[in-house]
Amino acid sequence: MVAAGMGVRLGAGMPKALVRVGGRTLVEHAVDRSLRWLSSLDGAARNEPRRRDVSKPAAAVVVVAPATHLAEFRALLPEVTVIPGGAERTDSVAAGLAALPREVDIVLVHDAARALAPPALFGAVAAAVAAGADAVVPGLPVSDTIKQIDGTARVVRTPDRSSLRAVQTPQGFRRAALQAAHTRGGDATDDAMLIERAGGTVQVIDGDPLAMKVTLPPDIEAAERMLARASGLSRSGERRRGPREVFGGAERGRNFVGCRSGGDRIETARPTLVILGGLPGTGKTTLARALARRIPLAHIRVDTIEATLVHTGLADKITGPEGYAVAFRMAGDQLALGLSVVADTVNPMPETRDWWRDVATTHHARVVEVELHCSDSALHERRVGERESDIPGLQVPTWQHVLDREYHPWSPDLRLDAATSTPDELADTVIDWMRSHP
Ligand SMILES: Nc1ccn([C@@H]2O[C@H](COP(=O)(O)OP(=O)(O)OP(=O)(O)O)[C@@H](O)[C@H]2O)c(=O)n1
Ligand SMILES: C[C@](O)(CO)[C@H](O)COP(=O)(O)O
Repeated sequence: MVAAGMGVRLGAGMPKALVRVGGRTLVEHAVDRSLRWLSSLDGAARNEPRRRDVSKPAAAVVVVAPATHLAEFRALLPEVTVIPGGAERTDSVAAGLAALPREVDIVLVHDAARALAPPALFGAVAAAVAAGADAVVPGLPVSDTIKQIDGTARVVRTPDRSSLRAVQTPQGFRRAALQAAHTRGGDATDDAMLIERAGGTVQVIDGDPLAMKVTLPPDIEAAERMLARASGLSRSGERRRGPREVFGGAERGRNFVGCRSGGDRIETARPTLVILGGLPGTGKTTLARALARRIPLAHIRVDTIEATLVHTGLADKITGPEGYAVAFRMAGDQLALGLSVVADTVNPMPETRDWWRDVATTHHARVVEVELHCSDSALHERRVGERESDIPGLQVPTWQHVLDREYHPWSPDLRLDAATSTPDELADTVIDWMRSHP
């Protein structure tokens, strides 16, 4: 998946693959669709090369990203390999080829810029290569009359339109043929050209309008519209149901994503609500921040809300769930935008846990409940004692306060021990859980 271009023509001031459509970056859309295709092959979406076995082919997704933004891409795409690209698209493809596992013998080269290319298109291209072609490209008939011109812009030829195809990606190849063509090298705007130049045969199959390339600013709007249509959304708000689809908020007309005058609602990818609870001093905020460094998450911290209410004089002291009530609304706003959230609260009672789950249900978000505890009470006490207020107005609790706090046992998805793992290790555990519970 080549994603190392800078998107000069789009002019977004960032690499094009990081531009968002429907709340997600282009590269996330593209990777998601490729993984969905792989998982449809044999239920194996994991990015693990397999041993040679006719029924279970080796499979891996390699994303080629700008060398300047590797950390950002890696944080967005924890489930695939991310490597640095080169100056030209062909350099990036060559880098990707070199990084593929040895067992892989059919290669699909895909532009992250064609982010909405559907999983079925990957399947059709791969099947045509598996059926014997050296190279396969998806293409659509052209609707304009195309002129070939000379250096003075004079028309030298008008090719028969019915024989023309505008080609897309993913383009599929026998690995050996593609590698040989790249070794010969030369300028090319797509990889099939390298095969043609080497005398190989390139087969065109039907392309898909969804595989349009985001190149210029209006293409973003077109992609937004296509995404909404492909998700089966209609003006009436009806939608085709799918496991990864989510539909705005619960309060009609208020929280839906991208509400327009005509009532259109734009679908976003299914967000996740990480409900992170535990007694004060167990390191919830540190873990929330470690998570947010790895994957895109809004961090909603009840301490910030409660301390601010007191600090600004809006409340004398916090006696009830007022901070939680604000946090639920804020989390709901993020989830409605398709953004994932880590809710950082003590979350002590069955009621608060139910309310958090309700927020997720309302916004059709995936939930992971995580409880952080500290099995070493001396260490816990020391951490509570050393804790300093990092929010204006925040009164850090004493150890006695922690011991006296009402806190009911619960059965979260993950119970993590802050005494035995670092925050980064804990964050990895949460991400692993999320990966294995798509
Ligand atoms: N050195 C490059 C140049 C392009 N690409 C990738 O090739 C695909 C098609 O390229 P294009 O649409 O031209 O993207 P950009 O090069 O980013 O666009 P521009 O030419 O406007 O800068 C994109 O997914 C792009 O990220 C790449 O991996 N490495
Ligand atoms: C590979 C490609 O998408 C096929 O149409 C196209 O040639 C890429 O061109 P770009 O100028 O690098 O966007």
